[in-house]
Amino acid sequence: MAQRTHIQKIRNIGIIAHIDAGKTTLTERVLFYTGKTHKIGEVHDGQAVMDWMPEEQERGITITSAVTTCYWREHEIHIIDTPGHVDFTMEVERSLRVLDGAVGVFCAVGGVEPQSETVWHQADKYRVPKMAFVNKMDRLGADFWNVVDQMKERLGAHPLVLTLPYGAEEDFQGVFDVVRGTWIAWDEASQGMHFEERPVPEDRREEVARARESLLEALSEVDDAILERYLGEEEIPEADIHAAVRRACIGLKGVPVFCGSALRNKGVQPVLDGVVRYLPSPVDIPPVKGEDPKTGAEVERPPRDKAPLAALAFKVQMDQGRKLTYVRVYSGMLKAGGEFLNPGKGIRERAARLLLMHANKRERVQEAGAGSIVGVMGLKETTTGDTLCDPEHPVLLEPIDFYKPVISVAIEPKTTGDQDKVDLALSKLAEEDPTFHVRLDEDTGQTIVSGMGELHLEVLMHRLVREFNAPVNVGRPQVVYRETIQREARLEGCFDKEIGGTRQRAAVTVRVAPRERGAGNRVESRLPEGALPEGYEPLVLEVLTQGLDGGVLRGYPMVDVEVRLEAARFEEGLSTEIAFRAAASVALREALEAAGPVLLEPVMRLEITVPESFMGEVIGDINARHGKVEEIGPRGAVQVIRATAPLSRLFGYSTELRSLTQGRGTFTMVFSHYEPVE
Ligand SMILES: Nc1nc2c(ncn2[C@@H]2O[C@H](COP(=O)(O)OP(=O)(O)OP(=O)(O)O)[C@@H](O)[C@H]2O)c(=O)[nH]1
Repeated sequence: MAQRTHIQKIRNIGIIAHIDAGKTTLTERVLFYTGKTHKIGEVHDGQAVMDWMPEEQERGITITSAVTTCYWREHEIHIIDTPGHVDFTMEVERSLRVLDGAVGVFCAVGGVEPQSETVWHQADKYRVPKMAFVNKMDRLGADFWNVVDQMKERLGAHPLVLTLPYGAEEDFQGVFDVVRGTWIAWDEASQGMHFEERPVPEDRREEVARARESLLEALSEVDDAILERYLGEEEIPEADIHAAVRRACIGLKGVPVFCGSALRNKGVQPVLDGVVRYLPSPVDIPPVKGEDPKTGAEVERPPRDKAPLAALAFKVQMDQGRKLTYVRVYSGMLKAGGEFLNPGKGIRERAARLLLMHANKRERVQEAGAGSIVGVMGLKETTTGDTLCDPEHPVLLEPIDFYKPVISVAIEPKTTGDQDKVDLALSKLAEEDPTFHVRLDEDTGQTIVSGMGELHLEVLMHRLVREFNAPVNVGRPQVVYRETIQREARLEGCFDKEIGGTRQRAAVTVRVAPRERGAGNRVESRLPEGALPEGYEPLVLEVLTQGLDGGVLRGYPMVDVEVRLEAARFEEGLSTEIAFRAAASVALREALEAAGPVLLEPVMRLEITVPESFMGEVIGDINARHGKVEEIGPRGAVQVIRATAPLSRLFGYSTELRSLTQGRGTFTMVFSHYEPVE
């Protein structure tokens, strides 16, 4: 593309789905029809273009979010791949932060599964406009209207049905375009690349006319302009219907619904038309907000090339040994060779190259304007969640909300002598994934890795073998605890010693207090102006901040604690930096010990789907695991149990649930909150 695409013709979208709904297959078809790949890759023969990591091909699930650019009807579409497995919820969240619209894929047989619900609600949280594609209309048991009903019931969505299936299962013959009142038939020989519009067969006309009526009715409920004309029985032109669907979709009042079979190459192009017609461009969403790093005042950055640069790094990937950082440009222009500020880290960075990532090739571009998403080579220290901005107009965008790791295991190289190789590989993986942490346990000398769940760690350990040829032995998983305090305490810590023949003395008074659960830590100074010589106060605050990394009970990180530096005694000639560091550390430790420290453990939120006949066993088992059942309700033919339980009691739960329910139970599990250990 020689010329840059106009911002109103850019779409940043994600495809969100439950595992196996057909997200990869749909994406493959999209890339094929938009002309970017020449062969359709099948997920399970190891050819899929999006799922490029061997790990994903083996498991058949999509884990990382790669960005892929394609073009449809003069629009530039960036597809941000999102994972379907809840252990990777964090990947979904960070994708949701940078996309402007989403397509939810549902299986016409399985319908709205619990995991799709989780992701859909996450998208609601970020106010992302959505469309839906009901896939697998060719499968035995496919039921389009059932899925539409489930979207209302379970997702609280207001469906706007735009294509209807013509037939189902083996007899699925394409779709009816509800707005135009036509039948779209795909040509099989061209793998669905070609299609034609035909008249609706006589025996289906009434059904299509009824669907058009229902669409107008559904639009009238959310759009006054349509309501008036609908009640006045006016003929509403196609363009006006599309405009109303677009208003409803962007205003989060309606969800355009399409159907088809990605595998059978039917129904995909109308979805692409929908992306272009109904989903927002970067100018249709509210301007990004951030804060001025100096004053803390809230600032907005408009989606315009001429405004100062504001961009968010949302993903780091190692690419042939080099760092590739995916960046969403909200405002201004990112230029190849350009220098800009990373205000969070207080450093300058330079973009060596800008790349538009297509599924099977990359295209070097010289600039990326407001609204676009690019891969950047050459950023040294920028990590996921960092802002990049114009040094003259600094802004700090809200960082991505990371989940804290809740589970850890000790690992060691399988082959002695491989330690360096393993360490290097681990540090690369940790750089890509902010929820994967690596540390050395100083007492045992073991390497401890932590992450979001058993599967998360399992996948990363497989990658060690496949990508780095660095196999490891893995210990038993352990829960990552936290510590906090239950009451307030105020204490003076003193340091008074002779070091190398010189007397060193300082005293620091610290007050600690519990904060609300989930509020995080806060360290602040209440020292009067001039209480300490220049440079000492930041030093003391740094010691206090770092001191919270390891708690006083068992060395786990402290959370939800407020620390105030209230007083400091400085004596000329005696009070060195070392003395102040030591005094601050003593003061904090003693104050925390006096403030009733407790150990906290992660509690998970479970949603378990089981046939009625297994309810008794499953609930009994949850109780045995110290879990609390919060809600039970029917969903179609099965029962859904919502519960919470400590993670420490949930290891191996998937195996247990399978054996309790003869393989028929499924569940999702996400971190809920921390609770004091009983
Ligand atoms: N019958 C039928 N099968 C389909 C259709 N689309 C996808 N499939 C099959 O469903 C399975 C899952 O498809 P994927 O595209 O891998 O699904 P996904 O949602 O990407 O799954 P994850 O990558 O695991 O999240 C594969 O075996 C596909 O061949 C369809 O339209 N009809």
